Amino acid sequence: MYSENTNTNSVIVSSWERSKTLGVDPIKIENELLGGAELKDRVDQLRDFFRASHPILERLYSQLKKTSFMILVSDVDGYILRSWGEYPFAEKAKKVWLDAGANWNEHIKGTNAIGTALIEKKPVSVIGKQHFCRENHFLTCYASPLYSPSGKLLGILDVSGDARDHHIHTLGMVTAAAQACQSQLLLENTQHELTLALQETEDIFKKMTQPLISLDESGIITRINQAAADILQRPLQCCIGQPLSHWFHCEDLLSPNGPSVKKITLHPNYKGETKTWVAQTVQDQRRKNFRVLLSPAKSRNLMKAKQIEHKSGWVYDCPKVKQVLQTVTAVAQTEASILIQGETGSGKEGIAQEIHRASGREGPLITINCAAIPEQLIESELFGYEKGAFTGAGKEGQTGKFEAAHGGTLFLDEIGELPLSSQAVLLRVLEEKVVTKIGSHQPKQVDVRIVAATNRNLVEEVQNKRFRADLYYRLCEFEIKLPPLRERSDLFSLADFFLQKVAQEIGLKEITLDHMTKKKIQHYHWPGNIRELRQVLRQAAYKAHFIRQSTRISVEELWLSRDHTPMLLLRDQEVETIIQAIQTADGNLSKAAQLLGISRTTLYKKINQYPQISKVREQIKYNNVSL
Ligand SMILES: Nc1ncnc2c1ncn2[C@@H]1O[C@H](COP(=O)(O)OP(=O)(O)OP(=O)(O)O)[C@@H](O)[C@H]1O
Repeated sequence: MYSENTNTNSVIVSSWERSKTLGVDPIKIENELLGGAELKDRVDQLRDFFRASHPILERLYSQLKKTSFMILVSDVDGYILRSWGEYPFAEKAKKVWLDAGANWNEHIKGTNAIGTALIEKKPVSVIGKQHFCRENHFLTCYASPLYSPSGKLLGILDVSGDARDHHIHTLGMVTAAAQACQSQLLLENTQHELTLALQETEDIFKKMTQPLISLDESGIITRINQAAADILQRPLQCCIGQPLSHWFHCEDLLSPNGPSVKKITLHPNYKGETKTWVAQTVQDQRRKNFRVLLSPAKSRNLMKAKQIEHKSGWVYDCPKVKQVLQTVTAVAQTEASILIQGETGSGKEGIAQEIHRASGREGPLITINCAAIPEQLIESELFGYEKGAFTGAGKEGQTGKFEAAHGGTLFLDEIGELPLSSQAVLLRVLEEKVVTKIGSHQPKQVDVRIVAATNRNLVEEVQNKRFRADLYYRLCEFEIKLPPLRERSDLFSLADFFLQKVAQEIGLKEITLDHMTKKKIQHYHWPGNIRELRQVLRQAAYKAHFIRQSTRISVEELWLSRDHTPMLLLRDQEVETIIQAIQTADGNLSKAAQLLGISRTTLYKKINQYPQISKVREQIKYNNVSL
């Protein structure tokens, strides 16, 4: 805020010098006055300002009404456009042309608050004899510049009164009022722009071919475009005000803590078909309004599967595994030997391939399955042999795995199965990094990166003296723990991926899982991990296609080990069966109870017990009424 001190004498002194230079006569002023039309034009140019500042100027005037002060607004050229004042001071002021239409620029009136503030572009007070012209010495004037929201000087807000009533705080009050006028003008402009922007958004919203729905926090549709209304199969206006849950299971979608991208499923349309859409939600900062973008799930799923398929053809769409891969990429650049621990079928070999790829080593990745090498052959396997080195040796001799992996990576799979005697042989070569073929006397230096994998707990194996501690430490310079499938979040990404592969094999566009099958897959423990998932889905897809001629796998086709199927499926099964019966009976509960072989009362009890069932029933009722 401006303080009185800022209006130093130097402002007045320079103004006086300007006034003299401009040739202003202090005794006889040549006033410049505007005619009615010209004045009206200038007032029109500040129309927005006067409209916005009207309440502020009114308030200011109500404070000054009973005093000997008046309010004036000039434009940027110094013409007074409006004045508010009362008899007797207003009459006195008129005599010196302190009134609408007169020009108070310095070149006309010499030093005065309006003219000087226009030059100085800051608040100015001119008191009594500080005025350059003698006839104005009875005045005390306080002026503050007015700026547009873009920073353009619009004019001056001035408060003038009798010099005897000069008060040190008046300039501060005028400055504050001028700032309030500017803020109000900015606010009005912003509101105007916002309205335009909203209108523009509305037009774009309507014309967008991408289905778009806006929801309030309780899931009620507040806006919808034509593309989305087409999906909901209702006229656009009929969708507004309806809960989106009429069409979609969308509880998760509206959860404020849920992820921003959600897959939502259209309620079954009672012809046995379920339409799936991917919904991308955008929430406002207060998480109260949601905008939902819909796209067909099928194409998006394919896209997603492609995105998550790693270069090597492995699927990783789980934060835990991504973390492992990030670590792998960093460690792969070093020389450290890596031990991958994970349950059987959890994808250890894939990780070994990733390590090799990320290491940038130019040599090959050679795999040894340690469980498959008989104790007696370990040396020939690792070091190779010269021709005729021993009875049974091949005629051509053989290159050992270490030599073959020179410049690359040696992957020792199932290292936990390696017999103790073989462990000693392996340790030696790892320490010396030199191999000598059996039957040869020429040692060869090898440059090999070691990656080992096991599904055993090697620490326990060491404690139980089944694995050499020194070999363990040599192999485990860095340890990677791969999560089992049941702890991964990409179960369905993997399932989609395997199903796509089988579909391609069989020559189908797609193979999908029905609702119950998905539930069963989700609750199963997957002791055989990804390998088991792939096998189970392949078998099920074959059965669905070749026995039932269906592209949708049903729960009967899914053969899982009973020991690992949890009991909680029983409840799901009951819900699913009741829903199916209600759907088949098209919402007629007597018919549904008959189909289920239970009484209507029992069915009602079940409906009250399980909210999922009542929701489906509501949906059927709604559809039957509105179709
Ligand atoms: N991320 C993945 N993406 C796609 N397929 C995978 C993935 N991980 C594993 N698989 C599949 O699962 C099978 C088992 O994986 P892998 O052989 O790497 O497991 P493992 O942990 O080495 O098993 P084991 O301990 O029995 O040697 C592979 O043949 C592969 O087809």
